[in-house]
Amino acid sequence: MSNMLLEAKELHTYYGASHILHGIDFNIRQGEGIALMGRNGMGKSTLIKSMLGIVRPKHGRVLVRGDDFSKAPTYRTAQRGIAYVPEGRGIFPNLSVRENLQMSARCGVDGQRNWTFDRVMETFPRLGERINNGGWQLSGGEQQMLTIGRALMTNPDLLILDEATEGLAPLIAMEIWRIVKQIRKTGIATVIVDKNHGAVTSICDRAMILVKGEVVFSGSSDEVRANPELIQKHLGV
Ligand SMILES: Nc1ncnc2c1ncn2[C@@H]1O[C@H](COP(=O)(O)OP(=O)(O)OP(=O)(O)O)[C@@H](O)[C@H]1O
Repeated sequence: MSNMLLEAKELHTYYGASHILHGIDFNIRQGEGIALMGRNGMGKSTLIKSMLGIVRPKHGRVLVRGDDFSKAPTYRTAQRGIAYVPEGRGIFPNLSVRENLQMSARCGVDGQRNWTFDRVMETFPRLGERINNGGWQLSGGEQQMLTIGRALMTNPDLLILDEATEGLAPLIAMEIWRIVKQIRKTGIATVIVDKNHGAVTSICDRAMILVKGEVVFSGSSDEVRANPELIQKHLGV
């Protein structure tokens, strides 16, 4: 059986008359890590949203575990083991940390329950200290930890992190990377968008660079790291 989790073929996505994605192919298999890279506005979030059914591509196909999901509602991709941590995060501010985590609990696609409340607590000791605080009382970094913790409570096979450390202080960002590395080691496939090229390419085995809604590079993270010109040309500020 193929271990392909998520595939996109020839995706074209528009916002009104603006043509944003120009025929993008993407795929990720069980256990892989992909750094999705590119400057602001190049289409990274739109690609993610197009694959999850949050935005509907005009052309192209999306397959989840080999099944056609091109027209499937977003909640079905979640049921098939794909967890999404959107840019800007998404916790319930009026619920406590505990409630935020508990309400997301569910078993994975094959019934596995690797990620329990206790395991999330072990992974994010800082959340443990805040367990009865309301979501609104958390710092930006703690909110991001809670969002990732909630995603893990769904026992996903694929975790998609958009702007994983955006707006976070360097020390907190380092803590997030430590946790993401730990998650990668457990074999969960991961797609990561972040401006810190060094961090994402060290955590992910593959990298993909978008420029104006087209793939200009797809290869190993090592290739990206060994090629400062590629970084300067497509990712430099
Ligand atoms: N809801 C929307 N309506 C219209 N245009 C949009 C919308 N969302 C994004 N865009 C435009 O689509 C293009 C791609 O945006 P997208 O957010 O996918 O880029 P990105 O690579 O994720 O960058 P960023 O890190 O800035 O989010 C940009 O030109 C952006 O202005």
